[in-house]
Amino acid sequence: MSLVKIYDTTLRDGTQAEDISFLVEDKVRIAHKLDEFGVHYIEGGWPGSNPKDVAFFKDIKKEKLSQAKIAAFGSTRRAKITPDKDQNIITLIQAQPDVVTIFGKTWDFHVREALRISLDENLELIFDSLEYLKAHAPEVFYDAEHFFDGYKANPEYAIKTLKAAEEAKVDCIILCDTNGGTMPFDLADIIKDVKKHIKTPLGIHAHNDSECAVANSLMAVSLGIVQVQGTINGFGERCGNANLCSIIPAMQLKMHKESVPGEKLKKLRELSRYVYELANFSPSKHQPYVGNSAFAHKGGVHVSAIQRHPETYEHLRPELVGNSTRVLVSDLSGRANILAKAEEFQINLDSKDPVTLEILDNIKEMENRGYQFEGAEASFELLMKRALGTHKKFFSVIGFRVIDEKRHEDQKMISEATIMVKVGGKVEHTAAEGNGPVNALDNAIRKALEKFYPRLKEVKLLDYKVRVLPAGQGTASAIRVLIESGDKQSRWGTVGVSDNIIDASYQALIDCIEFKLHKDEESEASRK
Ligand SMILES: CC(=O)SCCNC(=O)CCNC(=O)[C@H](O)C(C)(C)COP(=O)(O)OP(=O)(O)OC[C@H]1O[C@@H](n2cnc3c(N)ncnc32)[C@H](O)[C@@H]1OP(=O)(O)O
Ligand SMILES: CC(=O)C(=O)O
Repeated sequence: MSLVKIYDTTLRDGTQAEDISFLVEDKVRIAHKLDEFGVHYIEGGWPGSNPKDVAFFKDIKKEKLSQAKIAAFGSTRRAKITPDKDQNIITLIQAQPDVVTIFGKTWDFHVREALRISLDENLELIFDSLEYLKAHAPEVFYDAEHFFDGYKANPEYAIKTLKAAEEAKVDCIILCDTNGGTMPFDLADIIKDVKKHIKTPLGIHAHNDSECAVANSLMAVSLGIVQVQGTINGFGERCGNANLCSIIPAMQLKMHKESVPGEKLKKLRELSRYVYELANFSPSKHQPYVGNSAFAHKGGVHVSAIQRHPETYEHLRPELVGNSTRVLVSDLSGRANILAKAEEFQINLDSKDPVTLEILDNIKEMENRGYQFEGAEASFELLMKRALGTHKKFFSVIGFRVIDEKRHEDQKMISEATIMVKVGGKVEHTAAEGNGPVNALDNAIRKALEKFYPRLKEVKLLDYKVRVLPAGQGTASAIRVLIESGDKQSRWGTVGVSDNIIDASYQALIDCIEFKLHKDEESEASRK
């Protein structure tokens, strides 16, 4: 296997994405995670840009990384001054990184319009900035900004800019598809030509504006490029950068190119989620390789086939990238989905058992009314238990009332709920307030039941989604409420549907509590 080095720019180009800003401490934590994963280079930021990036380079010096090199980013010098007087270049050296990477212009249009200098002067900027940095930094990379657009406009000049970098003896020249508009077939032709003129090792840095960043990076790798730049989860300016969470497994598992150590690939999903968490973003469900849906099967035909052989509908084993197969239950299910789910919940079912068909019919009928079990596996498990007669009634709700009130036009709305429950022979009547009617109802249900089941205090409501479903002819719209809850051990989803939002929320809340009580009782029984 030949080695392709991974240059991660999540902490620099990733932060150029709308809504992403990492604290210095977060940047240091992500750097550790990338280092553990086996990334070769971590671009920490642009020290000439802001004090936070200066602080990162200071702080990371105190940390012990196992193998990754830290890179600082900047640009070629300004026109009319020498590199030793250029503040941006001075700060790059002062940051004392293992690698300095600077970008320069390769597109004649940019030289004229953005820098407003002559084409020859730009060649001087590139050469003497890099030559100076080579004398002051252990390793120097050159990002040829807009290389593919520059080549398309003026190939001779674009190659001249690379030659200026080569003469300065840089360690790697990275061809950048900065505007992200290059197609993989054009990129391949251009790289083949570059290789005729340039002997310095080449890298690729692709943006995703035409959804080709991963394809372009892989194409470049297939043509012998030795460094791939990208970000975790594809974060980056505009539509993002090349997504390393797709590039790394594709290179290792499909192209047999080594990048990070093979055993680290199993940590890919964990790395992806870690970066989402620190970026304060919800993970993308449908992200290839690492997303929750990447190996989730919904169609009955698919589920039946993967149970016979997973490769029928999976392009690789999900465990290789730290993910797992999931079976979804919906109105597109067949018996195979129900049986797979039953197995997951350790419930014994047989495909010939009439209960299997009863559950299947029930689901299809309920989905027709607006229920959705894909995100509500806890409600589905309770449904199976009810059909099998293994459902335990821990409590019953005698009734509840929710009041929304505005006592004065200047005052905030007040929500209050009262509920009457029966546990064993005891009736409990409680009231609670909340910052909305559903919150008040949730508080009242728990307050009433916590007395009997203290472990309900551990349950947290993590997410609440309401969807108004399209009305049928002559009927009112139905409302679907999906609730995600969790305790210290796990998270679970429940669903409720009604033409009344409080009733839909009530159903989902009751399922949430019932699921927790079943779960705790079962885990206690298995410990005994
Ligand atoms: C393709 C990329 O992703 S490159 C990275 C882009 N990232 C960023 O821009 C984030 C960090 N940037 C910053 O903090 C600021 O833009 C700074 C500190 C770098 C510069 O700020 P300012 O001095 O106020 O300049 P401003 O941002 O308005 O304009 C950019 C300047 O850089 C110059 N410039 C742009 N590219 C280059 C280059 N390759 N070499 C030299 N100068 C360059 C422009 O000509 C312009 O200078 P001028 O206004 O003196 O003509
Ligand atoms: C260098 C860089 O970030 C780009 O060209 O996109």
